[in-house]
Amino acid sequence: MILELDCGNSFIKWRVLESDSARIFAEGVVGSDASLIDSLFALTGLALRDCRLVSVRASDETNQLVTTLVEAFGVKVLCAASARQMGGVRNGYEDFERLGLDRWLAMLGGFQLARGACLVLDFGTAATADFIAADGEHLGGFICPGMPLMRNQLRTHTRKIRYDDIAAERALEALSPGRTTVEAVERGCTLMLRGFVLTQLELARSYWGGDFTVFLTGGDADLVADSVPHGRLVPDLVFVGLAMACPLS
Ligand SMILES: Nc1ncnc2c1ncn2[C@@H]1O[C@H](COP(=O)(O)OP(=O)(O)O)[C@@H](O)[C@H]1O
Ligand SMILES: CC(C)(COP(=O)(O)O)[C@@H](O)C(=O)NCCC(=O)O
Ligand SMILES: [K+]
Repeated sequence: MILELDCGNSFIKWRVLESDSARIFAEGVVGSDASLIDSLFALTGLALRDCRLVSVRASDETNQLVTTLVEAFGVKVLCAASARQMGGVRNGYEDFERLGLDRWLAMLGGFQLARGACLVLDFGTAATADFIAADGEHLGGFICPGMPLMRNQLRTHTRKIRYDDIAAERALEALSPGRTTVEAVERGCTLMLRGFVLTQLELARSYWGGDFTVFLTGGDADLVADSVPHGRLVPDLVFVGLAMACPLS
C-alpha cells in the first residue's frame, strides 16, 4: 500500500492507496504528526510499502515526520521537490524553488485534467490562485489570507469578537447580513473569499475568453463553490500532482 501525505500549514491530509493505486483504502485529515501516526496504527489490514509526501512546512518539521514514518512503518519515503518544468507545465516564478510545492502540484494535477488553460484556486490556511496557459506556461498567481487566517486575525486583534466553532459552522447556513457577531464575521470573511474568486475569474476571462477550466481545492473550497458555476471541485488535486511528481517504480 502507498501512504500519501499533503502537509499544509494547518492540517495533514492523508490517504492510503492499494498498491495498484486504483482504490483508496483509508483517508483522513489530522492536526499533528502524532495524530497521523495514531490514525494509521488504528487501521486494520494496513500494509504500507511506500510513502510520498508534499510539505509546505519547514524542512526540520518535514524531516522529523519522515523519520517518524520510517521508524513506525519501515516505509520508503519520497518527498516532492520543486522543478522548473514537469508534466507539460513550466514554473513561472523568477526563482522556481520559491513557489509553494502544494501550489505546484495542484497546477500539475489541474493541467493534466484540463488539457488546456486553467485557473487553480486553493483555499487552505492561505487562499491561492494560479494561472496556467494552454501551452503549459505558468503565468504566476496570487496569495492572500484564507478563512482560518482572516477569522483568527479578527479574533486576536479585537476585544469583542469571540465565538466557538459550532457557532461558526451554524453562521454559514446563510450569507445574508449578520445579526450576531459570529454571523457578521463568518459571512464577511466568506464574502471576502468569494470576492477574491470573482476577481480571478475576470482575469482568466481577460486572458482566455471562455476557454479555460477552473479548479477548486483545499479544505474551504466548498465555501466558494457556488461562485463558480462551472468550476471543478477536486479535493484531491494536490494528490493528483503528487503522483506525477513522485512516481513509484
Ligand atoms: N475534515 C476537515 N478537517 C479539518 N479542516 C477542514 C476539514 N474540512 C474542511 N476544513 C477546513 O479547511 C481549512 C484548512 O484547509 P487545508 O486545505 O487543510 O489547509 P492547509 O493546507 O493550509 O493546512 C480550515 O479552515 C478548516 O476549517
Ligand atoms: C502559499 C502557501 C502559504 C499556501 O499554503 P497552505 O495554505 O496550503 O498551507 C504555500 O504554498 C507556501 O508557503 N508557498 C511559498 C510561497 C509562494 O508560493 O510564493
Ligand atoms: K494546502
